[in-house]
Amino acid sequence: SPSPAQRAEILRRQIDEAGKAYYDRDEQLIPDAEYDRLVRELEALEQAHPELVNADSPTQRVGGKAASRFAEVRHAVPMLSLGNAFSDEEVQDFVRRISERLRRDTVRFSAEPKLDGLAISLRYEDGRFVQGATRGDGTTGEDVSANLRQIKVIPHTLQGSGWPQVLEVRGEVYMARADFEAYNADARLHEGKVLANPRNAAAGSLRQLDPKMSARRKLSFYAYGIGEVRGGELPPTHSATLAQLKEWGFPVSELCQVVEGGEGLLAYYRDIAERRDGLAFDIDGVVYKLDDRAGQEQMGFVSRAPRWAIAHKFPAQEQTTT
Ligand SMILES: NC(=O)n1nc(-c2ccco2)nc1N
Repeated sequence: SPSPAQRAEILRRQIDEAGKAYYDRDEQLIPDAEYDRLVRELEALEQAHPELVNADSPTQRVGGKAASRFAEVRHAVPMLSLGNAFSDEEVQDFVRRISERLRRDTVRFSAEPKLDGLAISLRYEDGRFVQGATRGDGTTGEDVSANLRQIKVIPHTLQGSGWPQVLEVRGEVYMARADFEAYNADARLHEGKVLANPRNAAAGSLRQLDPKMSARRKLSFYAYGIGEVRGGELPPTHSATLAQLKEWGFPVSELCQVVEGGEGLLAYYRDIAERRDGLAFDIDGVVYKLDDRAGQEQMGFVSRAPRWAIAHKFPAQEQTTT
């Protein structure tokens, strides 16, 4: 059997070859889980035999070298947690509180699917992506910019024109079901780690310390809100803001819809509940947001959750074992 040095040399060559094919030619010579396994085997080998480590080992690559942890990012505008409604009555109460306080007979909402992924904040300055962070505790998150740059649907520069000097976009990073199934099928084949659900897969991928490893897991993103905005105006309603984000190049779910009153909300909830199993991604409910921003400001927040938005969750689903 080959000596540790020979084994390390074989591993290095395989990893470098697969890495080059992937980054230079966007060619996947070996599946993700296999690549991860090779890197982990080489790291273990180098740990056991430090004399084997040399500058050009893929585990030593600058940038690619696994950092120890992520830098912290303070959110200038806290990333909200949502209050929950579990019944139609609670939804009606939510609407009633708003129509009474705003003295409006009819209230319009932005109704949206509640993606079950990872909330993140993307910061753009002069139309260029400068930083991305996880939600963390809502006030302080982790800087995962390098990993977010690998997600193809997240724009590095904004399209169109008229964006504010500073624009923070909030949204959900998720792994589509098909990509999740493919990842697990491959993990089983190569004794990789089988993941429990797409949400864990997305979280695990985004928190990969090595951007090269994170890049190998197919993640996606939907924008659903705004954080800090400086040096520019956004439209007066949430729905118009989503439309504007779409023009600037952000993916926005086609399922987002403006509806009126409690009836509109509940009809939307039932419609999405029916379509849920056929969606390309996991959702765990829908989100209702008062559409006009002036009204949102009047309603304010209860502790950390807004009075102007709630999530309406679906009953827990027995998780199919993958
Ligand atoms: N997870 C998700 O899809 N979300 N989350 C919000 C949200 C969270 C706080 C304010 O808005 N909106 C949508 N569509």
